[in-house]
Amino acid sequence: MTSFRLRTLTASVVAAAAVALIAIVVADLAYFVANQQNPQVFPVYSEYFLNATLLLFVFTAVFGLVGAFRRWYTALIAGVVSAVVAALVGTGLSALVAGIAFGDMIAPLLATLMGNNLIFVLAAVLASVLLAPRIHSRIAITEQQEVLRKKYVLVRRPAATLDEGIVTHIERENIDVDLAEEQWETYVAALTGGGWEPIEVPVADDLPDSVFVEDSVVMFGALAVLASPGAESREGEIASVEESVRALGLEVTRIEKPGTLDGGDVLKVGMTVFVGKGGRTNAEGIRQLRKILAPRGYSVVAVPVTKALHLKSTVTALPDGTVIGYRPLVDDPFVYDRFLEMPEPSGAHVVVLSDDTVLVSASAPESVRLIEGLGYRVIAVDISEFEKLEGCVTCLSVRVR
Ligand SMILES: CN(C)C(=N)NCCC[C@H](N)C(=O)O
Repeated sequence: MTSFRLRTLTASVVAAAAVALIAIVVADLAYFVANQQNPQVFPVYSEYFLNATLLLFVFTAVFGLVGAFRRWYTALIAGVVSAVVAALVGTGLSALVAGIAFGDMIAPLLATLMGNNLIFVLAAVLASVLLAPRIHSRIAITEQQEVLRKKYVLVRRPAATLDEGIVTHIERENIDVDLAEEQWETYVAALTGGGWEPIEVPVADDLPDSVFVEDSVVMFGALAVLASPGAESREGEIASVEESVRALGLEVTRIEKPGTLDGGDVLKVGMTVFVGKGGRTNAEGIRQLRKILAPRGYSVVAVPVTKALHLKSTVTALPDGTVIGYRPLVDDPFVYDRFLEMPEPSGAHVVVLSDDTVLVSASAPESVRLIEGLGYRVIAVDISEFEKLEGCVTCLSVRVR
């Protein structure tokens, strides 16, 4: 079990224990007060509520594990279901043990929801809505910080069928698959050297473009948004990427059809998310992404992409937020606050390794010099075989950040 899953389990167990404890204590206290503060009610009612309390603990923990405490309304549903079922089953079990026939107990059992079990159920529901989400998110936030601190980067080894990958805007050229494999190793080593820990999504030889893992998922902190590929032949790439991000303990959501969105069309600059609308990403995909991100404080800005495959084929951003691009491929440079023109097409692509270091393609020597001149450390890698398939340095990885 990963430390993230262990933490989710801990969060759910702690939240469930708090809900169960509050329910039984409040119910006991209510009977204590109702019986002229007679302390003898404590053992009697504690025994009465024991089964229900244990069941409430288990149900609440299970709801916590499936993420019910992330939204107030799912917490409410979890609270009502757990409390009512726990109260009915718990009281019913005690009645069965006392020798009451099942048929005879149904009506009286239901009546307990408005009688003996009422305070227990109300206390459990209130604790599930008001307290459990707070406890859960306190622990979950620590989990998110941990996943971000680790600096994971997703990568996917090139498929044996790489040379069958899609080509749209350039002439098809022969691909040396062995050389591609070597270049990929060097690229991953550069990420590792830059302080990122690679997580390998299993290789998929039947999916020629799967090495371009950037297109399958977009990361917003510890939230992974699974893409909805604009190219049919790439749809099979998502399932195993989903498994990998889930294994990291990330929160996962997805863009659904008829929406399409490729990760290569998404450029984050601070809290602004530029999304390219073009051959692979449609308006519905952008609308869904906006809906996912708005509550998290991001603003999604749609920009046209008509001259290249993806938005990030045309522009990326330096660590200081300056958007860099190769002007002939950029539809409208004025949508960006600061735009800097690069002398070569592949010079428009950087992977930010840290505040002062970027990874760039070796096919853009003039751009490398230009970026170095801005005070950045530049690591250049040869990715010629991937460039023949309209790939670039960003396409080969997804940083969890
Ligand atoms: C920023 N870019 C360009 C990407 N993220 N992806 C490149 C995918 C290339 C692949 N042959 C295709 O056509 O899908």
